Amino acid sequence: MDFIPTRLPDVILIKPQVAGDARGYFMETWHERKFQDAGLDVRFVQDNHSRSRHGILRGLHYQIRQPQGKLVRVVSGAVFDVAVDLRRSSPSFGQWVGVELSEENKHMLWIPPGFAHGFYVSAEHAEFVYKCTDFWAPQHERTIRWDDSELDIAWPIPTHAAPLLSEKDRAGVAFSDAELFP
Ligand SMILES: Cc1cn([C@H]2C[C@H](O)[C@@H](COP(=O)(O)OP(=O)(O)O[C@H]3O[C@@H](C)C(=O)[C@@H](O)[C@H]3O)O2)c(=O)[nH]c1=O
Repeated sequence: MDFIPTRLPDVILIKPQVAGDARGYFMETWHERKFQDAGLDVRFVQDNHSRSRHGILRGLHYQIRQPQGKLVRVVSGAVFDVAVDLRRSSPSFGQWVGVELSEENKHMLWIPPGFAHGFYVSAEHAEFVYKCTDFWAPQHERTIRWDDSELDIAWPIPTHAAPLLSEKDRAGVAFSDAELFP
């Protein structure tokens, strides 16, 4: 496994070693000791799996209490995955990073607690799988608008094509009005 810091250094791109053979392939997707050796001493308590059609955008989500660190990947299709640093004390506060996660590249992204997370389905569909360091706590869930002008995220969405959102995500708040972390 290669652990590669992104332009937000606490957000880590992980490239697994894929062992291909005549049967197909094998790869490790979580290995506690290898993550610890890379400085990521994390404990996961919940796994999630969602499927979305092309053009769906989920996010930007976070929990203001019980914040979740997330290890995310795509097992079918492709997404543009985005993390936003919501920690006021961080040098990268208010900045975002986006990476392509796909069935083909098999990349994973580590998004620490204190970040908002979202993704846009760029392929015909996406099956999105992730591990979380804390439990879902609906009362603490918050959503920031995906198209917040201050964040200015460069989503790879064709001009004039509005992404498909949940009702909750359509009601997302501006970054400037959002509850943030110290
Ligand atoms: C997040 C979550 C949702 N649910 C339920 C609530 C609802 O009925 C249904 C769909 O919930 P949502 O609309 O919130 O699902 P979704 O929009 O996919 O929410 C997810 O988005 C991505 C970007 C994240 O980062 C995740 O942490 C999570 O917030 O699933 C759970 O049972 N457990 C969970 O952990």
